Amino acid sequence: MAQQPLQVAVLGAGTVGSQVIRLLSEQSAEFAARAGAPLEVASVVVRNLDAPRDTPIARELLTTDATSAINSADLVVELIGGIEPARTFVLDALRQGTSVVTGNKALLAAHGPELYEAAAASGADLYYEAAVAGAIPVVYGLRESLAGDQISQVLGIVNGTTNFILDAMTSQGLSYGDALAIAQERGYAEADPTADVEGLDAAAKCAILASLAFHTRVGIDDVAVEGITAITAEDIDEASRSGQVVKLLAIAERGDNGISVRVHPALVPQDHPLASVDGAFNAVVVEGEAAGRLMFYGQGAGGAPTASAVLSDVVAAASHKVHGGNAPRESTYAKLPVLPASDAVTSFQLRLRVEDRVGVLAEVASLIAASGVSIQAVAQSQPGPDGTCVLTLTTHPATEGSQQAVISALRDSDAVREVLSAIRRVVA
Ligand SMILES: NC(=O)c1ccc[n+]([C@@H]2O[C@H](COP(=O)([O-])OP(=O)(O)OC[C@H]3O[C@@H](n4cnc5c(N)ncnc54)[C@H](O)[C@@H]3O)[C@@H](O)[C@H]2O)c1
Ligand SMILES: N[C@@H](CCO)C(=O)O
Ligand code: NA
Repeated sequence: MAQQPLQVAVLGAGTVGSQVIRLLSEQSAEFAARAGAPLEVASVVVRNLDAPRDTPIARELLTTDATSAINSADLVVELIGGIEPARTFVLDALRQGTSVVTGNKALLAAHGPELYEAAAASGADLYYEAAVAGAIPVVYGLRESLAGDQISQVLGIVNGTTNFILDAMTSQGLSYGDALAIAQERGYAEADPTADVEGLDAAAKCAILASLAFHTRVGIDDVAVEGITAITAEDIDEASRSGQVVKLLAIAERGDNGISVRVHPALVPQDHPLASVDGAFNAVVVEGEAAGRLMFYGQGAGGAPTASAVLSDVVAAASHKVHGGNAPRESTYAKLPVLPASDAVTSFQLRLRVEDRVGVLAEVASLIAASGVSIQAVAQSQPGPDGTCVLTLTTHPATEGSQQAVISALRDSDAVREVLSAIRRVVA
């Protein structure tokens, strides 16, 4: 007997939701074959029935009544974003045993355990491939493909908007504001783009990646975050001059005493695999004890690429409804401590404006040594007409706490007129 169609409720018909609806309708035969049953969009929950949409949606599918849509669905796709009402809608579905596919990293990074517990209690699936690095199957990669390995580090460019901005400032000389406006127009940015530029979107993704990689609950509040708003065009030019590029990185590392999770801009050498990740592309490098280094690369934002990830989850959840089976449950057995930000091991490139006089270099060097940090390299510019020159120093890896002590001491020192920039760098 032919399988009854599965009724899909899509919550939110914005950049991603509208592409999910378009692809489900254009490729309905493929989806039916892959899932084992036809997938029917039964309702599309919107805020405003008359708002203009990227994709035409049959008027009779549109509703503002989320509760009825959820109660009558076999599968719920949440693409509203933000915490409330998304959290309530997702929990309502999961508590009824209805599987949920979401792209909402903010929700997962703030309330993941609660959602996982609701899914486990009712036997529903919770899928969220689109929440991290758009189209790139990195959630599947960590949760399933690498479930047999010990991960030591995850290093990624996981925010398309900031990568697009930094790249456009570097390669096209665009201003920060113009580059952000283009990223918003193209549908890369969050509804409130401060989440992108302040690093919070990347931090949510970092928390999700760290939880999966280290089998430990890691939430957004565990992530030390610094966005790209302090990065100047001069920082970008200086980086190019020294054979580097500035990238916003999400870093999750396992050390002897726990894990370090952080997001910050970093100087990446031009020959590093992450340096050539341009535009809204994302990439995640994973170090596995047995697998060695893996790199996941692809489109990290945008309606259609993100819809691809959502739909892969829809097929998996639908196939479980038809054939049985479940998504992986939350894995938190390792319970590793999350280290304070000051215990992370970092390395900096510092640019200092100093007076061009005898003994300045020695003063700066001894001040740095006093904080227990050692200098790896130093270069001095030609003195300017004002009698100052610029010292560019790189420090050897040391704890973030010691590096910050160095920066404070330099700011307070009479030998240093100004700390022009202090940017962390990727060492290996
Ligand atoms: N755009 C991307 O590139 C991308 C990539 C990966 C993940 N995501 C995630 O996918 C989700 C959706 O992102 P988007 O870019 O499509 O956002 P969007 O702002 O374009 O769309 C969200 C839609 O939800 C609607 N909405 C808000 N509150 C609602 C409510 N209470 N009921 C019904 N509809 C409501 C809004 O009107 C809007 O149309 C977010 O969680 C986002 O973080 C987006
Ligand atoms: N705003 C996000 C969308 C993808 O999650 C980004 O720019 O990467
Ligand atoms: Na993904």
